[in-house]
Amino acid sequence: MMSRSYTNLLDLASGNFPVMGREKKRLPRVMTVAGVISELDDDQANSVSSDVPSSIVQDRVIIVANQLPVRAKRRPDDKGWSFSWDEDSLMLHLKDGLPEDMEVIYVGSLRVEVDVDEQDDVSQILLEKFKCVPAFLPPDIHAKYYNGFCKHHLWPLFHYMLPFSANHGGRFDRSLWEAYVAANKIFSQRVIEVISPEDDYVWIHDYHLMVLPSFLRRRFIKLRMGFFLHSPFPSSEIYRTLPVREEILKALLNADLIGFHTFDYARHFLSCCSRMLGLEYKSKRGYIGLEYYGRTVGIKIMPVGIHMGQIESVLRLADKEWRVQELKQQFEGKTVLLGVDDMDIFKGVNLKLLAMEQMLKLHPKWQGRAVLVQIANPARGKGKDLEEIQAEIQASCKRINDTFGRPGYEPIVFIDRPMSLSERAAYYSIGECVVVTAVRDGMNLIPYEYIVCRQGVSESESDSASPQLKKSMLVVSEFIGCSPSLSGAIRVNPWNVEATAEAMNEAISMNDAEKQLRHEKHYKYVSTHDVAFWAKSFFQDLERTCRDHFKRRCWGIGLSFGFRVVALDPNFRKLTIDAIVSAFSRSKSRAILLDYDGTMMPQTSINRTPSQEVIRIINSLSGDPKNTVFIVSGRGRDSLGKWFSPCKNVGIAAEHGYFMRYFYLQNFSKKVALFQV
Ligand SMILES: O=P(O)(O)OC[C@H]1O[C@H](O[C@H]2O[C@H](CO)[C@@H](O)[C@H](O)[C@H]2O)[C@H](O)[C@@H](O)[C@@H]1O
Repeated sequence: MMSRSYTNLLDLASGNFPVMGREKKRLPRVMTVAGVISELDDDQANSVSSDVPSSIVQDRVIIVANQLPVRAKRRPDDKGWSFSWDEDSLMLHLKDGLPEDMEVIYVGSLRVEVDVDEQDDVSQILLEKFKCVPAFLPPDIHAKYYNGFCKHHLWPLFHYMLPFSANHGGRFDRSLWEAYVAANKIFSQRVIEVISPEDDYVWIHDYHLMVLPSFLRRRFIKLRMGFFLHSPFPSSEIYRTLPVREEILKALLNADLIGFHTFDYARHFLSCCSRMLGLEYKSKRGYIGLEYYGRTVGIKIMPVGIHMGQIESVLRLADKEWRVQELKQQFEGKTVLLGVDDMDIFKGVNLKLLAMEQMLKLHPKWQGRAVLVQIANPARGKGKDLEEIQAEIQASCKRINDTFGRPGYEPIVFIDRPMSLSERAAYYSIGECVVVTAVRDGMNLIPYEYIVCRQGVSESESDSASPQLKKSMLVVSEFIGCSPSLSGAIRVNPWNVEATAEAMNEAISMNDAEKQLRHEKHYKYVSTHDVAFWAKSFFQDLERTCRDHFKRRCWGIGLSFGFRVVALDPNFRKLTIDAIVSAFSRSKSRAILLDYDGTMMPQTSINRTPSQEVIRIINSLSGDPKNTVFIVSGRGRDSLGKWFSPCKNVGIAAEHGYFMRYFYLQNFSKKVALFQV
């Protein structure tokens, strides 16, 4: 029996979910030009074939992310909200890489909860002043979608944590998945309100919105749509434990281009598509494409970068705003190692503390001289495992400071509060080395930020007493996305505490000339591969992948997450019923090959036995001496033989032709020899 919640989910995925919250009328920027609707079957109702050229209106991109790049604050008088751009948002930064005349619209949620009766006004202001379209998720859906499915299922799994016990990660909970689907649908509704499908590109971001491509594709078959995953994509051995593994893969494949930070993440994704969906990929002149029902879904590998302009403008102010000199005094005579991490279970903060402890033990010369300043941004998730890690971190800090501390010296300085970029820049200026020991991280831009801050900007150089500041050192985990691009960093396996301790010692003991060389190399890379470079490269590939979209003949088929677009060569013509009937009547001898699932039985049917009506039709077809009728299926010979025992003149090719039976009284025989070369 299909559970109630499951049928609702099918409803959701097929676009029939009751609207939660207000439904507004769609406000397209230009009228959508109607395509030519081919004669359609019911399940092809979305098929639009259009040879209409793109409209003269300039291109526009709709960036969809879990969070809008705006900050919202309640006014002090409690009358409404005030909004400002979130200058730290990657979604805002990526604009720099898009074509100059391209209009950008954002769709996403706000970090604050807005009362239902304020939502219209808030939407209006955000659209007019920020070109932002807020997706308001009802609180219960938001909690289950974000804290539930995103943070308790996908986030741990994508960082290689399996839910072995209810407290760690969390066992799969279908209601959380349903909320995830419902939330993605709400995002899709906001996109649909503003989209002009023939002019707009849609660029979807991150693991929060992995099923959104399906909702949009169902609605707009030819929409030009890209997706970028900011988190890691795990090995197929991890991913395949996810009960909704196929749904998510199929939903992503409704995008035109799927992007990853590293080659490994893309490789894992391709293995999943091959192992779970049987899809092949091709690599041609540097482009990777997955063949999917006549469409080629592009795979893009390009790590994100930082926003040079933002960091440089902060650097011009850093000396004034944040008392770099004071910090210098505070840590005078000390060698500062620096850590900057979100408080998250995968950041390996405790492993870093253990490595520091080990370094002080193994290299006592650093006792009284080396300090690890660990900055921890507030946690974004919740849960027992996070509480455990926090307790461990606290205990380690205390133990290390009790053991090695002395008056005027604390080896660990733990700063547990959010820190602005300008304050971080002040810390970078005193940090001899940045240490990242995350056990998994999609990318991690802290090393990049550190390198650019250490380079400084020309104005501050003239103020600076010592131009030797242009050196930096990095100890980075080999399990994070930025690791392959930092060839001058000392790479460590953070689980190996002793090796990390040695790497930290090596980093701070290295001579200045070597540090400068490594810094120079890193700076060259980081400053040229910034966020604009990344966005430009992704967008160019998206344009290229979608170039012939409007020339192709496409049909949307399949239900729920099985929905996909079948793209055919422009010369392909669907046979009309009249043409089939006339050819049928004229022919003297006919071979009729019938598939089973999806032809004789609906694909989603729980009852697999053919109905009496099917049997009657087959018998009537095979009763005509001009017809040779075969059922061709991947199903086993036993079930097919049993189900079609009332059909005397029907042949069966079972298990994809491995077993053949010519008519009822004959036994099945193997056909292996036919395929042997
Ligand atoms: O905590 P969330 O709201 O679910 O967001 C997840 C994280 O998103 C951002 O990090 C991710 O993207 C970065 C840029 O591509 C990448 O460097 C990082 O490795 C990814 O995890 C955000 O910076 C984090 O604070 C969020 O936790």
